[in-house]
Amino acid sequence: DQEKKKQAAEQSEDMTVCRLILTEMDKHDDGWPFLKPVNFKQFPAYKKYIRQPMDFTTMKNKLRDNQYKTRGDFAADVRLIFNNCQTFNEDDSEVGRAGHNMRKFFEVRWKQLLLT
Ligand SMILES: Cc1ncccc1N[C@@H](C)c1cnc2ccsc2c1
Repeated sequence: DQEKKKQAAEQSEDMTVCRLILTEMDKHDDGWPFLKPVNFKQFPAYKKYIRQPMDFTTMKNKLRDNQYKTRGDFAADVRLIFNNCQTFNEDDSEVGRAGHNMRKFFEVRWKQLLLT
């Protein structure tokens, strides 16, 4: 019915915003540590300490497979990436700093896009 159609339209508009911000983070100079899943052979301790790994490619696939029902679900995975980064990396390290920069970029952009 009319209400269902309206909700469906809003939902797909939300996902457009999510796709846009993910593309921007993918291209960001400081996004390099988060592009692909962390390689457990390269970082053996990672699997032990980080219960729920997440990265931009995994998120792109989840978006493609319609696995995010709300923009809140999408934001939760982005924040998971940067929380994992803070758990595993020193603030005063290249990856640690990139994580802080990317989290800031996301939160500012997220507010801008949701206010328009
Ligand atoms: C986000 C993150 N957290 C913890 C460990 C790794 C990573 N990222 C990988 C890509 C990474 C991060 N830094 C380096 C430095 C040489 S290879 C490589 C790979």
